[in-house]
Amino acid sequence: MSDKSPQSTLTQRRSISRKDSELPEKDTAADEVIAESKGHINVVCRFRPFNDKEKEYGEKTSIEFNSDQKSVAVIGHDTAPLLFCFDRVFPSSTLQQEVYDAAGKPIIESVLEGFNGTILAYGQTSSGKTFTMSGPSVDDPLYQGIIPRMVKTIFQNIDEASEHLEFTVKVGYCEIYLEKIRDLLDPSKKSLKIMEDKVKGIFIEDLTEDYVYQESDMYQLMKFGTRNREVAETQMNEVSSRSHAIFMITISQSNTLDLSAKTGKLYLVDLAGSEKISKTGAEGKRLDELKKINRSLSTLGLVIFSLTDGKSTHIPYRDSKLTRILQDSLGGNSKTCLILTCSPSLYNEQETISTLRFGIRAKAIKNKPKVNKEHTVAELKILLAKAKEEIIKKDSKITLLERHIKDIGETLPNQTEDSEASNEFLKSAEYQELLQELEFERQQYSNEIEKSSKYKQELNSQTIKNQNLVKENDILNGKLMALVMAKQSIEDKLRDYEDTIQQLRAKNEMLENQILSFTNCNMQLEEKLTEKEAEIKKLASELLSVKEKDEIIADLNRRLKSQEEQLRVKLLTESNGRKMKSESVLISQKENLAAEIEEKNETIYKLNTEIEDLKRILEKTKKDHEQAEFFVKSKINTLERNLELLTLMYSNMNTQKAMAKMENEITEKKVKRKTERIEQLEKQLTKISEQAHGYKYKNNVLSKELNEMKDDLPNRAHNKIKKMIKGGNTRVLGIISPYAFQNDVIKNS
Ligand SMILES: Nc1ncnc2c1ncn2[C@@H]1O[C@H](COP(=O)(O)OP(=O)(O)OP(=O)(O)O)[C@@H](O)[C@H]1O
Repeated sequence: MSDKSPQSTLTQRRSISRKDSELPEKDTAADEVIAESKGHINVVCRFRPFNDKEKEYGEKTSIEFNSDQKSVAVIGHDTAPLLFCFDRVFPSSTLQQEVYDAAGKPIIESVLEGFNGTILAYGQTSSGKTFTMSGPSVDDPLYQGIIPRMVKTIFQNIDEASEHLEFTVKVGYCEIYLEKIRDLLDPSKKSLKIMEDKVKGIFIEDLTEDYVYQESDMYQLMKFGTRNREVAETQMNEVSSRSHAIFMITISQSNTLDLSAKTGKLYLVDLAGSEKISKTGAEGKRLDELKKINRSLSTLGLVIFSLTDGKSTHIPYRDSKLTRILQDSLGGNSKTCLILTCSPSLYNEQETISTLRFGIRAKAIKNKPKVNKEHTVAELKILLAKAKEEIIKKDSKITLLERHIKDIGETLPNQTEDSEASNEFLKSAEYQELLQELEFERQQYSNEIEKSSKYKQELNSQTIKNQNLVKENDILNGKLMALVMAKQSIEDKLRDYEDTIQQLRAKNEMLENQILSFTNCNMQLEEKLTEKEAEIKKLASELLSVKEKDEIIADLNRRLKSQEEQLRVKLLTESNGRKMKSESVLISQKENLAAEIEEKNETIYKLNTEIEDLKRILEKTKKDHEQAEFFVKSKINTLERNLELLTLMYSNMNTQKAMAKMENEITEKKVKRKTERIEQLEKQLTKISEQAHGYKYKNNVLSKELNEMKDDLPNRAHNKIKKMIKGGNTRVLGIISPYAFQNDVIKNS
């Protein structure tokens, strides 16, 4: 592949004849450049560099470029060489900027003048259509494609435009996938319809169109829409577009001085790649896609053929969605540029030839572009006023001339000539057109008046509703205040209850502690009581032993007495016999016995005193015991009383606590109910406020619209909320998105 000078061109090397070239007869001259003014489609051709696969194939090519930058030859090995001439041919090394300057810039400049414009990228898959139209990245200034560069130009031009020009810029983005139109800015819209009307021409019904006022908005929309595009990996391209993508920009401008308005519509079309089924090996869904793509592309070819063969009376625009949308771009009201994208590789030679042939056909299409200028009512009024002024001037001139003719004694020419002339004027197409236009405007004006009276009525009813809502709002506000206060007092009460509960809890704790200490005390007393009881038991047993001793003493006494008796008896008996003899023994025995008795008596006395002592001790112990018992009993009684009291207090407290808890629960429930009610009322209030805002806004919009309608009827055509972007580098916020308004309402409310 090489760029050559005209001298060394293909005609010399391979003697390419006109016959060899693929140009239709009337356009075969190599130097023929299709003049844009003639309305022909501008056709340019771009070759991309070899890709990795093609490099593997050995970078073989059959393409030769001419240095005139307008022709390219395919030097076939088996066939005769073919020469193709276009408005411009871009070799592989061409920068994005150069493509834009030649193919994109003239179109966008025309759109800014009020023409419709179209750029179509056509070529086999992976030939560089998306690269050319969008570029690998919209943000990369070096590799940006045509669309982002056009966006930049639009806003630059608006900045540089005079201050009396006001612009609005609208963007839509859709794709045609499997013969269905899908909205790429609102993917939920999957099958849109194509409509046609006298004013709008051909358009896609219900397609999302967003107003934008700076480049970044447009880039964001591009990125958002591109993410929603149907792409797939093919054998030729890792990210192949399986749909035709159409990016639409509508630029409207109005002149605040002469009140004129014009609108330019731009279609930027990245077609799906044409592919040979045999080369792709596609199956299933991919095969369906391919068939549909090829069918719509062949309909495009057919439309182009019918437009250029000079014989066809019917152009099959309606045979595919693509050709229907592009009806104006192909043979209609549009300045159109077709960009053919090609691979330089010998491997793709057949596809390249077919693409170039397609371009040659398309070159012959003739369009009828015109500025889409709208006559505003004000403009027509100015024209009418000017015409009336002219008539008055002419009338006074006629009167003067008539008077002069009369003065010089001449007769006045026959009036019929004049009236014939005026009749002729009245019959003239210009006058009829003006009349039609006036009639159309009058019709629109009366429609608008009708609409405006409807709006007025709506406005009035909305104002009344609004007032009612404001009143309702006030009442609700009052109720809300009362509820807030009630809530406050309930909360105060609740706090009091909580304090009381807290106090009761503290008291309860104290009483529980007291009960605990009393219980301890009680236990100690019980222990003491047990000890005392043990002591008493001991004393009682001791007392029992004293009694036993008494019995022993008594027994001893008894035995002593019986012994005395026995002794006396013995003594008496022995006195008779041995009275003398034993008198001394008896005396000693008596003395011994007396001593023994004395001793015994002493012991008895001792025992008796001991018994007495023991009795006293016992008595004392008994008394002590009784006292202790009494003390313990009274203590137990007191404790029992205390315990009873405490139990009573405790149960009272528990009841109080339960009651407080119940009351608390009731209060909490009440508070909850109140809070819910408050929330409900607050929600209602918010809703009412939102409604009030909405009504207020609607009110404002309606009043504004009413005023605008009166002053500027044609500008009412747009159905979205918008703000003009002023020319002259003074543009401010352009368009308020309806979503932004909603957000504002939400925020304000
Ligand atoms: N002029 C170029 N310079 C450098 N790389 C290019 C050029 N044209 C295309 N490419 C590269 O070739 C590959 C295919 O390009 P692209 O996706 O634009 O093709 P396509 O025609 O849109 O394909 P399809 O029809 O399958 O969507 C991409 O990787 C792209 O970066």
